[in-house]
Amino acid sequence: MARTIGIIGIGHVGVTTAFNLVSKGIADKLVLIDQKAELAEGESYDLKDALGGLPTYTDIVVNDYDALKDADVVISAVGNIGAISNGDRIGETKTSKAALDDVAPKLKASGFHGVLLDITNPCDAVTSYWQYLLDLPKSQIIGTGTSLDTYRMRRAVAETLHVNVADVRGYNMGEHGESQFTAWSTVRVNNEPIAEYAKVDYDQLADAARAGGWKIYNAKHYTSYGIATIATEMAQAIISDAKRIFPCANYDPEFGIAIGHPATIGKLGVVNTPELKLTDDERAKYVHSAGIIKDTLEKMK
Ligand SMILES: NC(=O)c1ccc[n+]([C@@H]2O[C@H](COP(=O)([O-])OP(=O)(O)OC[C@H]3O[C@@H](n4cnc5c(N)ncnc54)[C@H](O)[C@@H]3O)[C@@H](O)[C@H]2O)c1
Repeated sequence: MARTIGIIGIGHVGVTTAFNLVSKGIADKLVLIDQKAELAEGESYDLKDALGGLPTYTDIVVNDYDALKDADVVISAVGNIGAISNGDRIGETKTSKAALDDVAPKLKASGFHGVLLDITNPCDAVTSYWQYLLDLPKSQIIGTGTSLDTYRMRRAVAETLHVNVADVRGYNMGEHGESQFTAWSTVRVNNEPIAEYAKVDYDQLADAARAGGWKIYNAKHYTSYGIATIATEMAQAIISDAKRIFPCANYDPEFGIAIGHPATIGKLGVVNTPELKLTDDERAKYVHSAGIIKDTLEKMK
């Protein structure tokens, strides 16, 4: 069967993700949906122009919810990036809720039964709200969560220690927002625990990861390449049943919400969540994040 990915919300993030997916030939069929029908149509023509120079072919379909019925993955990039300008992703809560209240019934009616990957902010509360609205197992509804923050942490560590970013492992966890934290107990540099590898200023590095998005946002008023890359990696992991670990927003039964913590991702979403031995301080930060996400979710319900 054709590997099908849908993207709902073809703004900065949605279209960059679409271009990434088409360039890499990850899907046989890509369904683009936006309430601005003309925008989605225009972007589809631009993407179809690119097909002429690519070694792979993607069938691009526009504004057709029915085409999502057998989609392997639907990516939510709906939103209103202008609403975030108060310096906190929670500023988008009201507009994101309105978008989900509009989109979820249409997605349900399409018969969609694949994996929903949320990018829309505030990512953890919105992922939890998707879990509340859709009749799908919670394991099939995930968000990019702290995956992007993890990229940012790894970059900050790599630049400080003059190593390749690929040789920095470990995770940022909790809320994809101001209460996120770097779980330093998980971070390894050149395969050594960071504490043994070098002496670093942990707070400064964690702040660099947390502030990374705002640095970009303040300059161009949106972010796109980092998030589109992580969304593409996650979509590919799902579609190819890669069983790869991402620190994504996924359901934590202890708190009844989706929150950023490592999960193994495959064809049906979350396969399992590896056990982490967090320090007491890290655990307290995780619990703090969970409280913030829960409060935001309650405002959406
Ligand atoms: N999770 C992350 O790490 C991360 C990173 C970057 C951006 N984001 C989030 O991604 C979302 C998209 O960002 P952007 O810069 O592309 O925003 P944007 O404002 O450029 O685009 C959002 C698009 O969604 C569409 N939309 C809104 N409501 C809709 C509805 N009911 N049905 C169909 N389409 C609808 C809009 O028409 C618009 O084209 C935002 O919520 C943003 O905060 C998340």
